[in-house]
Amino acid sequence: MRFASVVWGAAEGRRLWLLCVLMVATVSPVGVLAVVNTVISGGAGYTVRALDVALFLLSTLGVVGGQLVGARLTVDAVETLLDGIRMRLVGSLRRLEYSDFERIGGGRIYDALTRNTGVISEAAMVMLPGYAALGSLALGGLYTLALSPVVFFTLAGILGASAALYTISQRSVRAALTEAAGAETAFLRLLGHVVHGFKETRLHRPRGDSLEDAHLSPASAAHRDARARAAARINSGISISYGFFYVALASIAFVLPPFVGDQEIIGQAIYVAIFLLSTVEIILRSIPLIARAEFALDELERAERAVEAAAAGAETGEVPAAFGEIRVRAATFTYRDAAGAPAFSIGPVDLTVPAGETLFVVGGNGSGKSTFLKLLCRLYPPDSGALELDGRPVGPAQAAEWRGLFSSVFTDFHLFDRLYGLEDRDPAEVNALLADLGLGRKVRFEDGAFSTTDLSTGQRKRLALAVALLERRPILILDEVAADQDQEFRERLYREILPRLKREGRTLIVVSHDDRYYDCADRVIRFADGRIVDERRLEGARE
Ligand SMILES: Nc1ncnc2c1ncn2[C@@H]1O[C@H](COP(=O)(O)OP(=O)(O)OP(=O)(O)O)[C@@H](O)[C@H]1O
Repeated sequence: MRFASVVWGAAEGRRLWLLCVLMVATVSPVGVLAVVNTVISGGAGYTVRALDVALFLLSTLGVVGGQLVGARLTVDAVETLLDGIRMRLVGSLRRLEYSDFERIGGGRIYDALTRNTGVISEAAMVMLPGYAALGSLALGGLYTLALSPVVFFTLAGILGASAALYTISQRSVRAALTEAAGAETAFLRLLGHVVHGFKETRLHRPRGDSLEDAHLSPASAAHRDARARAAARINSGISISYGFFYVALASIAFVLPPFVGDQEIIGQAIYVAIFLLSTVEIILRSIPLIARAEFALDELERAERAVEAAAAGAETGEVPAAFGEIRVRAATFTYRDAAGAPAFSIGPVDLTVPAGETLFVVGGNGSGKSTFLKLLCRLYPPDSGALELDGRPVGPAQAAEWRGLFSSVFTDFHLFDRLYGLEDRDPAEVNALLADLGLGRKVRFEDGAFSTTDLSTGQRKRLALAVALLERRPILILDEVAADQDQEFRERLYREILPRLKREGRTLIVVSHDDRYYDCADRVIRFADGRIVDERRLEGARE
């Protein structure tokens, strides 16, 4: 019923149509039944009337039309519902703090969307025929009552017992579906290793064999068994109901004749029972799909709730055209594991960066440089302490304004194929910048998109740098951008490009392991164990 009420909710504006089609789809099969039974009961001498033919044709039209229009209406309603869920999820997702996004897991949201929407769409096709069949079953029951109360009460008793047993058998279905979903997630995680670790397994056969034989194969088998168990539980209910139906047929044919006393009525009752069997079959076939869809709806709603609960309110705020200084005051941030236990911590960090400064951030692997930069641009909100813009504390309400100061190329940057949000950039300017960064012969900017993003690691970083520069924001964060560059470009980056950006007034915050270029900075701060342990002022960037 939950799926039906959700679809009903989504069918706003078309509910009257839905009701009309449901009525037509419910009544029409009973119309066919009535006409055929009239002809049967007329015996050998019965002359088929024009009214019989007209009623039969009308009812058939109702059955076929009800199916077609009903499916269209429910599919439209369900797809509108899914569109709403998808866009709400994306909207909430975009309001998450980055730390919450990492905690919830982008992969989980992606999985929830891709896995469940298909199941829900599939159920939309069978929902209206299922409910119409339920209505036809009830009308068929009334028809039986008119035919013979004895047959009616026998059928009602047997079908009632069948429905009760079916309900009991389906109680464990939800648990089986949950188990199957868990097994699927475990399998998909391992499949991710096969896909993303293709090079590594192709080069190192024992690794691939171990992954396949010791992990993937058992996970696939567990997935297979869990799905088979869920299907078996669903099917056991269907089989029980079929069994009961044949008991009903046998009762009418072999047990009831002495009680009814009219073999003609028994013949009609058998025909009615076979008709009812066809409606029960439609109901039984639609129930598992609707049960799966309700389960999928629950999963989607859980994902939506998790994201919505963590999502911040809508952020507004104008990006300031200029600023004097940004300050980090006694700020701390701690990564937490899935159970909420603290892992690596940053801070307390105190740092003031005046506009126009070139600041190098250095330190060993895992010392916290990247984490600090994410804290600095407030991708991670500080657990304690504060961020200040020209002496003004930056709270959640000013977060968008603060983040609007920064462009970045992080080590785990994502390369977009288009200049999303920068559609007004002059293509000539973009292509000139690509040429300046040594990408002129490899990538063209045409029709608002880059001609390719299939690039080497160093080239991908240069393209990410180009996009960051096109954002024209006052502060540029570069996290080991020089790391994968050839010596010639590295030299240009430190000696020519960074100084040029500084002259243009940009504030540059650069993570670097290139100690021979530290003299390009105004100041170098060193991180160890999440804290600033050393600070050196230099004479500033030179060309
Ligand atoms: N998303 C995360 N969740 C939990 N812990 C993390 C996460 N990202 C980084 N860490 C941990 O935080 C610590 C600091 O990592 P960070 O990336 O800031 O170091 P880094 O100084 O930039 O290192 P590198 O020079 O190797 O890039 C590491 O111990 C790392 O394991």
